[in-house]
Amino acid sequence: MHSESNSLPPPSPMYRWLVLLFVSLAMFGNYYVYDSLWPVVDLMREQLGFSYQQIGWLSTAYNIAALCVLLIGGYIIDRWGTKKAITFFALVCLAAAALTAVSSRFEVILAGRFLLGIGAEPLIVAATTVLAKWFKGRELSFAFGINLSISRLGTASADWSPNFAGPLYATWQDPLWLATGVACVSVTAAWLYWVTEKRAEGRFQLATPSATEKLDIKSLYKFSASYWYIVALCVVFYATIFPFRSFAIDYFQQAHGVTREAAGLLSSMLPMAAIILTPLFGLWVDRVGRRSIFMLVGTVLMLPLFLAVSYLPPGPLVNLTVPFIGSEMVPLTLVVVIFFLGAAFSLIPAVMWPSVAYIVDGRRMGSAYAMMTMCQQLGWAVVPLVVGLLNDRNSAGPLNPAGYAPAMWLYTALVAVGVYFAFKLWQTENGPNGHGLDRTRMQSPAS
Ligand SMILES: C[C@H](NC(=O)[C@@H](N)CCCCN)C(=O)O
Repeated sequence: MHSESNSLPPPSPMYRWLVLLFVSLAMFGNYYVYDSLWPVVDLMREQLGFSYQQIGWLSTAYNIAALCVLLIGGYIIDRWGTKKAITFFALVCLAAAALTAVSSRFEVILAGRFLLGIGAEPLIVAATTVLAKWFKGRELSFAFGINLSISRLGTASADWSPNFAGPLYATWQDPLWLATGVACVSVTAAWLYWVTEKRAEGRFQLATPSATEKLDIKSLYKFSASYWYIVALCVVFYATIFPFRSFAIDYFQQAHGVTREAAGLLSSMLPMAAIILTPLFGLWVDRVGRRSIFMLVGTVLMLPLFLAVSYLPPGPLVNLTVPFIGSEMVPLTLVVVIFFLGAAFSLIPAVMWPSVAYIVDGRRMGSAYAMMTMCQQLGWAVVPLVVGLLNDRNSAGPLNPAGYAPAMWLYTALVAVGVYFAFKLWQTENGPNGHGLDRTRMQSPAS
């Protein structure tokens, strides 16, 4: 990063919001490509003969790649600067999307998902760095909230694609070519960000991010117990929610007999809730504190949901409408369960990620976030493989919906572990070694 002269004025609002828009659109494409695979799971099983374990590997390949690249991603971003890095990683995502769509061979699709992990996770880190550079000392939390909402719109759009791009769903391949098209939006947005920042250089004073996002192994032993409880909660939370999402559309179709369009609408309730609620929860928590209690409430809320979806009667069919996208009849129980899961999917990330900034010294924030993201990838890598194995071993399918129940028990067990870590965090924060995470009025995050 270059240091800027102090005599320059701060970036004008127009430049800042343009940068936020372009970086968020790059993230939109990134999240769309990642989530474009899940609506074609049933087609891959029918048309390509893939097992659930193979689907699990398509999820895990992304995490293995991310684990490898996160170690050097921060270095590349610092070395090249965010303009080049974001554009490069967006191009990698585009190549990954095309590779996933181009061949019906499992190994090629697997390579596509691996390449996506190489491009997507450092792109997310680079986007965070850009926001810190442009919004530090201003509306940084709000900018993060907007960025995450637009990213989740990418996830929701992938879930909606069976509705708005229904004819493409005759084959497994065409929806993935559509995702390749959306990846072009990412590349274009990255390039527009490059042009915008280039024009701003020399005119405005931009914050120089500290040596963020680099993993400094030596400093890790100094992190407090509260930090590790948050990391543990992060691991089990994402090891539950992301694998559940990966299999959800197929699960709703096979176990609950709904159409792919209805399953997509149901699944999209998770990111839709997050788009609206994440920034609102962020504002609320900033006002009232009680961060560890919110995390505990979020995990307790999740605890009964996976068993409810397996064992409660489906209830009457109700109309689920997403304006401009579609309208489908779906069982009431699924709507209620996914609504509460969406609330937890909004609440926990809105509180968990910013909490780290309150308990870790500013100089070690990059290492703290890098460590948390790497641990997140580990848990998230393992669970889809186990879920795939459980589904295959239990012959899960439309003729045997009970075969999906062991996976639901696994999610429930993971959430129970999450409740334990959230409780330990609450206990620690309310004891002599607390950092004031639950206090109403707090100092600003360590900087
Ligand atoms: C903020 C958080 N982001 C992540 O966890 C990323 N490391 C991976 C996101 C991948 C989704 N396509 C989140 O999304 O909650």
